[in-house]
Formats: sequence, structure tokens, C-alpha cells
Amino acid sequence: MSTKKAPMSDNEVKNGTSRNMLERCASVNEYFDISFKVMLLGDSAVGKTCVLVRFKDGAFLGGNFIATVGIDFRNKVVTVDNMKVKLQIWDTAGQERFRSVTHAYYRDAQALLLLYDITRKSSFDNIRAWLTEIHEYAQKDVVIMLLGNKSDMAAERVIKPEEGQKLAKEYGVPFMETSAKTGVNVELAFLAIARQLKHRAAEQPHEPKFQIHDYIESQKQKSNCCGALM
Ligand SMILES: Nc1nc2c(ncn2[C@@H]2O[C@H](COP(=O)(O)OP(=O)(O)OP(=O)(O)O)[C@@H](O)[C@H]2O)c(=O)[nH]1
Repeated sequence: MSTKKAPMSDNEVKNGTSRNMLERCASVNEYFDISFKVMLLGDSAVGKTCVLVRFKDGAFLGGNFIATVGIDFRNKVVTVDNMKVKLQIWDTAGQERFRSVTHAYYRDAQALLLLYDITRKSSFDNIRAWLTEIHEYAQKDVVIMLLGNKSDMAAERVIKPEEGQKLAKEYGVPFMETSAKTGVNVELAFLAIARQLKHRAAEQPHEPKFQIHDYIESQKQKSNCCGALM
């Protein structure tokens, strides 16, 4: 992906990033009814770019790790209840030195996918700091989802699913484990977010509120029973 580059100076980062964005804008004209901005956040190397590439292209970016420089985005249109929902997904750099660049984008995001790596404790421990940052810079009603990525790496696991679940419950956000490598739950995470945002935007007073936790559980059960999802 063109976002992954060798380290550059801050000026080069900004210039390079805006060039990428223009290229993406030019190539996107798929029809949609409604559009939302979603941001991927979390420590460097937790798998943000890989999760995005898995969702967008259905592929896994293996091989050598190259850190994201600054910020970039990809678009994907999904269908929710006969409505075309465009997700503009911002892939941020997890490295500390790019924080001031990414802070500027928080305010526009309607949803945030916050990732940690189930094989790296520090990335899980830092989730609280990420949530503090989110509360400082993001919109008050931003939809947040916690993702424990690299669930395929069972032998190297150091964070149990229950620990992720417990932390998510403490902050009142939905949680699931994903694998950009195998694709497990990646599509479900984005579809649940799309559905939540679409329901919120088109909510009728008489309609029951969309419950993202219930939706995720029902979709997981469907996939367990029929192998239909992912
Ligand atoms: N086994 C496995 N490896 C993964 C998975 N997701 C990402 N990786 C690997 O983890 C490394 C980091 O992935 P990236 O997607 O580049 O991480 P990132 O969070 O975007 O990193 P920054 O750009 O620095 O913020 C790469 O070597 C990936 O191949 C996964 O689900 N399973």
C-alpha cells in the first residue's frame, strides 16, 4: 500500500500524505447514499493497515513490517438494509512522532476502531492511554470498538479474550478479536460499525435503538452455526 514508506521528515510526511489523498479522491466515484468517517487507532504494528487492507481488498499484507507515515485513507461502500453506506477509513500511524498529525483528524471521525495486538502486552496496556486521547480529541458521541488483533497467533498469545472483553465492558464499548491474516471478524467489525452509524443517522423515534453488541453476537452465532461469515 502506498501509505507504507520509509521514514521521512515531517514536511515530507505531510506532502506525501496529501498527494496520496488526492490520488485516492480521484479514483473514488462509486455511488453511495450516506458516508461516514472511521479511524483506525492503536500502537504501531498492531495491524491497523493489515486490517484495513483485509477489509478493502480481502488480502493479507505479510512480509516485512513497514510503519505507516502520517495518515492515509481508503474508501469502501457496503450495503446496509438496501442503503449504500460509504466508509471512508483513515489509517493512522501508531508511532508516537505522528500523534500531532493524527490528532487533527479525530474531530471528524464518527467511529474509531481501537486495536491492540494479542501477542504484545504493551499494546494492550496502552489502550487506556488511547481512550484518554480519544476523549480529549474526538467527538463526544463517537462510536468506539475495541479489537484484539492477530488472533491467529495462538502460540504467542499473552492477552486472553476475557481480558479484552473486561476492558471493553469497563468503557462500555463493543469488543472482538480479529485476524487480518485469516480474515476472522474483520468484515464483521466494519459492518457492525456501518450499521450502527447508519441506524443512528436514520433513526426514527418509534424504532427500537440499534444494539451493536446484540448485532455482533447474533452474527457470530450465525457464522458458528453455518460458517457463512468470514
Ligand atoms: N499473524 C498476523 N500478523 C499480522 C496481523 N495483522 C498484522 N500483522 C503483521 O503485523 C505487522 C504490523 O502490521 P501493520 O498493519 O503494518 O501495523 P500498523 O498497526 O498499521 O502499524 P503502524 O503503521 O506503525 O501504525 C506486519 O508485519 C503484519 O504482517 C494478523 O492478524 N496476524
